[in-house]
Amino acid sequence: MPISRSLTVVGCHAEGEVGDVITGGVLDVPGKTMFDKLVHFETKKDSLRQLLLNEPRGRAAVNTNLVLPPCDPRADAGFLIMESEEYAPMSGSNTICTTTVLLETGMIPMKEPITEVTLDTAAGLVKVIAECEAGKCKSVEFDNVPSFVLELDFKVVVPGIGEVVVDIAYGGMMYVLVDAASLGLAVDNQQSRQLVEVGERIKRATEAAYVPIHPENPGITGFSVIAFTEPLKKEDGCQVAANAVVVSPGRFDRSPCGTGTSARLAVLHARGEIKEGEIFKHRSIIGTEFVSRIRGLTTVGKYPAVLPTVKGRAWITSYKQVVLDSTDPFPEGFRVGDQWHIAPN
Ligand SMILES: O=C(O)[C@H]1NCC[C@@H]1O
Repeated sequence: MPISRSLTVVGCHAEGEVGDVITGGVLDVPGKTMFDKLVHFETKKDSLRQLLLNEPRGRAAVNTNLVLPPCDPRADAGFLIMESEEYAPMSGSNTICTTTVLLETGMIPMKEPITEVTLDTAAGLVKVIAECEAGKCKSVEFDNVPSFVLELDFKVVVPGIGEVVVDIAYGGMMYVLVDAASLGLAVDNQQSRQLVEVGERIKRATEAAYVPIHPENPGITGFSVIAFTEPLKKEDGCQVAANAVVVSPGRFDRSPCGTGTSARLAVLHARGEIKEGEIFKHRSIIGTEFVSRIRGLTTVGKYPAVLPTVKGRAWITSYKQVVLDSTDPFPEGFRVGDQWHIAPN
């Protein structure tokens, strides 16, 4: 078979969300920062993301992480996050998957009971604490980047729906957050189709009305995710809520979503609904959970910001050698509307 590409990929999921990890077969690229490397892949080597995430090798609910040498000398490794529609600057489930794979394959030596790792991401340095036992990375807790609110109670007119009130916040990705009940919906698998359809429409209408720009990196802009939220409840002394994050081009995050959790913490803190240090258990559409808290406060440009810490678990699911036969008619894969939400032109 005339193979033109061969990639070593470790299959992994974090609380249900797939975050495969490329551990071999891709050379480093120039860049002073991981964001520079993100731009390099986005503009010059995006065929790699297409090959792995589009069918037949990928599917809509798959992310893939590329391990690269870090740019910051304080980091143990760098990684880029490939999602269906973008390279995410930062991602919770993908950080948990990448840490788990780095430790369980020995790319970074595992220390028991605690391994401390520093990862270089396109959003900046992320410190991670992994609980490890008998060769298993039992949990990963990461200190996410500063997260902040851009707008509270922003009104947007959505065609076919009317006026919708949303919050806009950054948690490592730019989020539109909307209360599910305000649309007559709930975080419920039975309502998946409506949540995805309505979510994509609200996200597109918000995009047309508001351009979010990160004050320290104007390259971080635009929306690719919308979070349907539910009100906080108290459970065993902790704040608890469910959420459903619709990831472009239109499917749920199967995990509670680490960047979405961080954006929600910024909104809750801005509304005085959660205090620094208070535990917030965030649950996904499939019932899995991230445990989070605000570990400190800061500012980002003109915005007050929180420092979120999020904890979750991941499991390796496979060891794959992904190849491309040079005669394959789909070197960048393909998408079909029955599995991919193909937005109207
Ligand atoms: O946990 C997260 O932050 C990620 N999960 C998929 C979409 C986000 O990048």
